[in-house]
Amino acid sequence: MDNLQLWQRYQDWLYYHPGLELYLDVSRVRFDNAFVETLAPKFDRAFRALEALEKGAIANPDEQRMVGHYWLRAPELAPNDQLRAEITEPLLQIKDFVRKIHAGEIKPPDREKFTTILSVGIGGSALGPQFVAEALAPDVPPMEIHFIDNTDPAGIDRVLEHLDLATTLVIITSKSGGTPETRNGMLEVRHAYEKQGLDFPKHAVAVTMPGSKMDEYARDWLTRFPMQDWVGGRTSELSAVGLLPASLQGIDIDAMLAGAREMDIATRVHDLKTNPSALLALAWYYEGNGKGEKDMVILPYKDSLYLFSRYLQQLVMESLGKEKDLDGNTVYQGIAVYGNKGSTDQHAYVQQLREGVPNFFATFIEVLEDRRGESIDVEPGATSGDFLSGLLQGTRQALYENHRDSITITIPEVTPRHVGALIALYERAVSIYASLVNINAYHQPGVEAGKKAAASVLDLQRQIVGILQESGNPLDLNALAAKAGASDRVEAIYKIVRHLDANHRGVKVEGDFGKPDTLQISAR
Ligand SMILES: O=P(O)(O)OC[C@H]1O[C@](O)(CO)[C@@H](O)[C@@H]1O
Repeated sequence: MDNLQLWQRYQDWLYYHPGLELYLDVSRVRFDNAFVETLAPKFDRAFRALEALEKGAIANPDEQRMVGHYWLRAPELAPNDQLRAEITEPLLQIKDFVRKIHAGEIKPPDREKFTTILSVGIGGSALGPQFVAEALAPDVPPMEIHFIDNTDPAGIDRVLEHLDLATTLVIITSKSGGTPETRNGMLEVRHAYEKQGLDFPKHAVAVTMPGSKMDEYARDWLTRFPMQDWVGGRTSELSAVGLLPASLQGIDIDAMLAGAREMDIATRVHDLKTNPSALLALAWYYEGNGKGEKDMVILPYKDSLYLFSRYLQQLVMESLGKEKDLDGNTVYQGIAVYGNKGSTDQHAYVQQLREGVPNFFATFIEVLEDRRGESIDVEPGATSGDFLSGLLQGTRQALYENHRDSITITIPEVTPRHVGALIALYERAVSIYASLVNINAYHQPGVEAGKKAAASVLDLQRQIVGILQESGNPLDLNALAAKAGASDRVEAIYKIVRHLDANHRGVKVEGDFGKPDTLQISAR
């Protein structure tokens, strides 16, 4: 196609949301009308499935759960009064709590006010709050936020080092209330408080499902915010998980909810061409041949949106990365997502995108407003923002010319309303795409395998330490494995003792480390 034909295609396929002033351009994805027609029955089925989901169908059959994240911004659509109350009451609780924290009515024992937030959580209990903090926190927020999102001791220390714990409010977020990384983070933070003689429960709040282990554990904390059973971690940004920290940072959560609500209305439309999430799902399906054959590269040309790709990574990959379809067939579905920000990535990996393996499609996120206030000319007639805009257009064109497709989403500015809308746009696109390829987007059975394997390594570690403590003599790896009744797990035992030795944990490993067979292991 020449430039004028492309311009016509742009206009033919342009989606524009007048309220949000949001554009979605799929013109640089090379599907044709015949392809779109072949997918029409699948889209009809997807639209009907989503309607049923919003009415309260068990859309997550494995877990026998309803899927209600769309109700969070339209409680009137929830199927009954109890579910509606599960949305409206926590929202009121959050607003009341935040007002009291900001006013110093709820305060730490020995200080006037809480000034800082420490959020402990992982996956869906961290990525949304991190993305939103980066995108929307005011330059001078009422409270600054920090995150612990791993069980890495050095990472935890690095975060704690910078905090005045006496004025820090700790939010522990875990839907299940049983995620080990979050539990560990909480225990580490609690220990740090105790070391300073501070009363941890008077600094802590929990966001978790009522009745979870965490819910029980946090009984004597400042308060607990409920997470709904029918909201998955990766779609929980607009529940207490995201709204509590956002509101504490002075971000307008009503505007976030309003933006998502507006987008939900647009993405409920049963018409492919006028439903932006359906257009996204169409583009994903076309690019990956309905099998995820191409990766999704997310390139926001705005620094404040750079965590959007990390957020989407979980939303898309945990939802779509599935071995089985809904009929039990082995399908190995998924779409790999990565990205950072433009034009920074132009000086990192765009070389490969332009000329290397053509195994991806790009999504440009464009923000029309460069900055609040005036810009200087960095060259005659050109500002830094003009460069950013030019680089986006240029990269899009250069990729297309080399048969690399792209989608472009344009928003006027990065506001709470637009961030809410972007979240809702992708949540629905994931729902629609999952339906097109007939998978359950709302469970994550694959994550369990790694968790179980980790638990079994820790059991083995306890056993090995016991054997070493009892044995008077050093043992080699095979003897140690035989004593543990785990002769087929020598490699796991080798890694356990090497780690314990490196951390001076009562185990000594001696010998030639390049030849594991020579190693002698003893209790220190
Ligand atoms: O909020 P939780 O229950 O601690 O879970 C954290 C994350 O762990 C997962 O369950 C994966 O293990 C994600 O789906 C979830 O967002």
